Amino acid sequence: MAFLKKIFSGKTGTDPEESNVSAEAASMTPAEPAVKPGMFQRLKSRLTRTSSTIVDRIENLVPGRTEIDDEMLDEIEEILFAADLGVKTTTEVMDRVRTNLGRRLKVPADLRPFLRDELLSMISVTGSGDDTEVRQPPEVILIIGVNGSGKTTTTGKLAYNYIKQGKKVVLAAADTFRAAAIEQLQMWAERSKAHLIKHQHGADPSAVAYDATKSALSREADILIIDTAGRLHTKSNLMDELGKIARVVSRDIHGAPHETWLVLDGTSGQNALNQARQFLQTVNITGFILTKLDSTSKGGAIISIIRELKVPVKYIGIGEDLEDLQPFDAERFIDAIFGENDQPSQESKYV
Ligand SMILES: Nc1nc2c(ncn2[C@@H]2O[C@H](COP(=O)(O)OP(=O)(O)OP(=O)(O)O)[C@@H](O)[C@H]2O)c(=O)[nH]1
Repeated sequence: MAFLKKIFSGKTGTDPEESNVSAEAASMTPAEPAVKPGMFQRLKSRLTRTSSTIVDRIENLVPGRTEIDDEMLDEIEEILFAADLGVKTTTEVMDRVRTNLGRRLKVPADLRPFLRDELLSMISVTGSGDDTEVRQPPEVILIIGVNGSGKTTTTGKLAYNYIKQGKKVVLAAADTFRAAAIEQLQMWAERSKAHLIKHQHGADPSAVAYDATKSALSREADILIIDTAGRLHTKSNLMDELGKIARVVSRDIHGAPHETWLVLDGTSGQNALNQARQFLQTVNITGFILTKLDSTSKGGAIISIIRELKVPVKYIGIGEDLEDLQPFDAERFIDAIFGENDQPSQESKYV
């Protein structure tokens, strides 16, 4: 507990919710493989910053030390905190570590496999990944989040993912607020070969949603994805706008929007958790998408998000290319961070 205690007493000068302990790790550049890797290798290579922050630092504790003493416990706590697991989840992991001292944890070398298993068990509790219920098409997915979290990019990548699965996709450019958002989505639609419905900049987003609904029905699309303007949960007019979009689509498509996915910027670490918590108070969110995990050492935040909010993480963004959105799979995620297997045990959707 000493590390967290120091933080709370202000000795490190660090705000626990906005930790920047990992700044040195954040400056590392992930290795770009020379050949296009399989999906798992791609995931692994993109999570190197988080992996360095947790696994490399744990490994560095081991040489020349024969026991897990109090000093080492403090160091472990600091490592977890630097990866942005947050106070609550870090404390919970540390409790598990202490409980297992002398049992599963006899020597420092036991730490890495122990932490791998414990972190995995903490995020395996909720159903996650691409487990969307099968419904009568078109399925309507509303994409929401704060400015710059990656909504438009994610919408484009999602379209690509679904089209690759043989689905017919319509995109609605309902972010009519940001000048470049429509053009940006148009570019993604062209790249992914999705059909785009757009109006002029400044148009009523629910009018775009209305036209997109009609288009999805007449084209017999499987999926309609609606990209919305960045908003804070505190901006009531923007929240009303979301409600209006939802009412418009539900008039013609029963139960729509079937999914409302909150896009969270993974580089904001624990702030993403706080943001998600606040959105959950006003919107019925059915899943999270965590973006930019390739450019952060704070990937541990995903563990506390799943642990504390009990809403599934549907996808993770690991880069800016079409293929850089992967269904979230707890085991693959932990394997990629801990580098346990060069090839994961079940190869279904990741290789
Ligand atoms: N490295 C990386 N960058 C990403 C990822 N996802 C999105 N980005 C980048 O993040 C920036 C913001 O993405 P947008 O998709 O424009 O974000 P937005 O939420 O639509 O933004 P607003 O419309 O302003 O609210 C862009 O430069 C994207 O290329 C990711 O997974 N990895």
